[in-house]
Amino acid sequence: MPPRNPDSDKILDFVVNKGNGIKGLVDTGIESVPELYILSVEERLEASKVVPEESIPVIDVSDWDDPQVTESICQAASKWGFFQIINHGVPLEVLYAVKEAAHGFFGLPNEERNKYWIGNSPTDTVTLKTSFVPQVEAVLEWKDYLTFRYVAGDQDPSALWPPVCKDQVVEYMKRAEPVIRKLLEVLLKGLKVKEIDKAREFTLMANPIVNLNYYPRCPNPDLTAGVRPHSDISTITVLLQDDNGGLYVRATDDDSWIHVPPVDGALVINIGDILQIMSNDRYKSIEHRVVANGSKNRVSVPIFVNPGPDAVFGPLPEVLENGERPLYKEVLFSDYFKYFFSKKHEGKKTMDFAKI
Ligand SMILES: O=C(O)CCC(=O)C(=O)O
Ligand SMILES: [Fe+2]
Repeated sequence: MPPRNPDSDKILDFVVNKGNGIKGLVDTGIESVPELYILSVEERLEASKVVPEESIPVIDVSDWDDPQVTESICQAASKWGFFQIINHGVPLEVLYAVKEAAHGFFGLPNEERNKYWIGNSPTDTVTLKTSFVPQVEAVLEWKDYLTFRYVAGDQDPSALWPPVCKDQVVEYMKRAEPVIRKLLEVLLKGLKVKEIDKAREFTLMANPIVNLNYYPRCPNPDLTAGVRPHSDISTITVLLQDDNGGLYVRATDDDSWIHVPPVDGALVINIGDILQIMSNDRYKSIEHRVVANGSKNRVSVPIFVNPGPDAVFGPLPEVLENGERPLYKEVLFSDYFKYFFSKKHEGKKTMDFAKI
C-alpha cells in the first residue's frame, strides 16, 4: 500500500484504531470528504453508467405454491441474480423496528458504541466494524456496521447484544427465517433438488449473519464508496433497505449499473457466490455497490445466509447429473470466508478461489 499523508494517518487512527468509525468522524463536523475516503476516478460510479430504464423484478410471493411465482424467482435468479419480494409475510412493523433499531444503535454516544468495537466486544457474536478490511484498503468505505452471528447450537447468542437493538434483530431474524427457507426450497427445486435434508440445510443456511449497516450522511457521496462493487459470498442474501436508495447492481451487459429503488415493505434478495457455485453458474451472484446519501443517514439490514464453517460446497450432483463439467471445485466454507476477508471488495474476484 502506498504511504499515506499524515492527515490520513490521523483519521485512520481515529476511525479504525480508536474505534470511532466513520460515524464518529462525521460527528466531529467534517464538511468535506477526507482524502482517505476519496476513490480514484476509475473507481467512482459515473452517472453515465447508470441505466435508468432497467430494473430488477419485483415478485409478489403471497402464494409460494403458485408455479408462476416459483418460475419468476428461478428466472430472476438466473438472469438478474437480484429481485425484490413483496407480501412475504414479515410484518411491516418488524421491518420498521429493525431499521429504527439501527438508527438507535448508531445514535448512541461514541463510548457506548465503542463497547462493541471489534476487540472490545463482550462476545464475538456481535462486533462493530468500519469500512470492509481497513488494514488492506488504501481508500476506506463510508460505512460502519454491527455484525450479529448466529452460531448453530448456541442457546442464546443474544444475551450480550446491545439492548438498544437486540430484541428487534432477534425478532426480525425469527420472522425472516421461514422466508429464507421458502426461497431456498424454491431455488433448489429449480436445480432438481427434491428436498432440503439436514446435511443440505447445514450447507445452505446453518450460520446466518445479520448486519446493521450505517452510512452516515456524506458531504460528497460521488467521491466515495458506501460499499465498493462486490458479490456476496452467501447462498442468498436478504436485504432490507430504507427509503434513501443508493444500492446499484451490475446490469446484464456487465458494464453499466441499475439502481434498486426502495419499495416500501419489500425485501431485496440476491444470489450469493455459494449458490452460483452450487448451481454451476445457473444462478448468478451479481456485483453490487452502494453510494452513500448526501443529505440523510442511510441504514440497511442484510441477512447473509451462510453455511456452517466446516461445510464443504461445490456444484450439486443433481446439476451435474447429465455429465455436465463442474466449473468449481469443492471448497470449505471457512476457507472461502477467510479469503473474502483478506482483500478489499473487488468485484467477483472471490469466486476465482473456487474456480477449476
Ligand atoms: O446497503 C446495502 O444496500 C447493501 C449492502 C451490501 O451489499 C452488503 O452489506 O454486502
Ligand atoms: Fe453485498
